[in-house]
Amino acid sequence: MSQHSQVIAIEWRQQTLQLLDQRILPHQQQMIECQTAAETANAIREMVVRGAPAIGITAAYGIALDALAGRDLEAAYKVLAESRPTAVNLFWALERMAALGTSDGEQLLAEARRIHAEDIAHNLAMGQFGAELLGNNATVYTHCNTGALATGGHGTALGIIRSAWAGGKIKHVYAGETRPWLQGARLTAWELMQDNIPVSLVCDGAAAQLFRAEKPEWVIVGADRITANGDVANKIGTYSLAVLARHHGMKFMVAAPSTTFDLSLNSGNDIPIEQRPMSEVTSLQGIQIAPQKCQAINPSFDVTPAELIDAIVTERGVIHQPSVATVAALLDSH
Ligand SMILES: CSC[C@H]1O[C@H](OP(=O)(O)O)[C@H](O)[C@@H]1O
Repeated sequence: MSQHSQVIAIEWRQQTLQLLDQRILPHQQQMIECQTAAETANAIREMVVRGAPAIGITAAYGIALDALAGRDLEAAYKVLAESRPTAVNLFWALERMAALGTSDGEQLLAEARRIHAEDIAHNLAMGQFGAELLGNNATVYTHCNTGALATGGHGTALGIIRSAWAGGKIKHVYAGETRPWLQGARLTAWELMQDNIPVSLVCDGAAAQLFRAEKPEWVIVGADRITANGDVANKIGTYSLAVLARHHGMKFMVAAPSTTFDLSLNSGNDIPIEQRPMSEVTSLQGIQIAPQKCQAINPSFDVTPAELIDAIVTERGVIHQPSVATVAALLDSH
């Protein structure tokens, strides 16, 4: 059973960057072509491509686009860094590209390809580490989308689910719809059905009742930024799932490559939380659902404190009971 999903969200083709337009999945599959860093930044901001690792990989290719065309790279770094504020993978990728200290397009393209390939390898490693934490015949709950669409391939939380499925350990997956952008309903359900993994879609508001009635073994989610003490920023709704899981005696797992850690921040209080347009809440795919001029708040992420997290799975291994000490022990040991 292949562990690699066939879904390809990011592709370098004929000196251009091709992105699967995630705004119109699952009913339309259409690639968007980016020829400049500015176009790439716009694609990230508009969520043509989304997902912390995928954003970093995409930004790296955006730098290569401008380098190959001989454009000013200072402007390229700036416009990409300003595209979305929360996923630290974006800034990690840009800093890694800049650290090459060159404007040579071929060298920068080669580095972007390495970042892409390494992410897939990291996801496969995480998949194995995470799958080992699951019991046999596990029922799990996941939130947002953390699959091949959110990464270079295979996925983080969804990569663990894929690897556990390949090992015959998954009985059923519950996927939270994840309002307002519906990454769960439109992307995770689609990816899992493509892989014939049994999935049931869950309204975000139904999670509590499901936890009380079914008590899934694990909640498994991704991350956009993890601070030195193990606090985790992830898609809005993650924090409430962590509180619910603890209340119902369920275990809570975060899957993220080491590139998602930001050790310069002491706690989740310091993580910049993206505020997105009100229209994403008051309308749905262009159809107004709230009264005209209705006000709304739309924080795109929330912060789950480390004490509510049982395990953070990385490509380097598992951080059990995350804290300053256990985060440092894992990250400093490699
Ligand atoms: C594999 S990390 C994916 C991470 O990114 C998502 O946010 P967005 O869809 O807004 O980019 C969400 O927080 C996922 O957990």
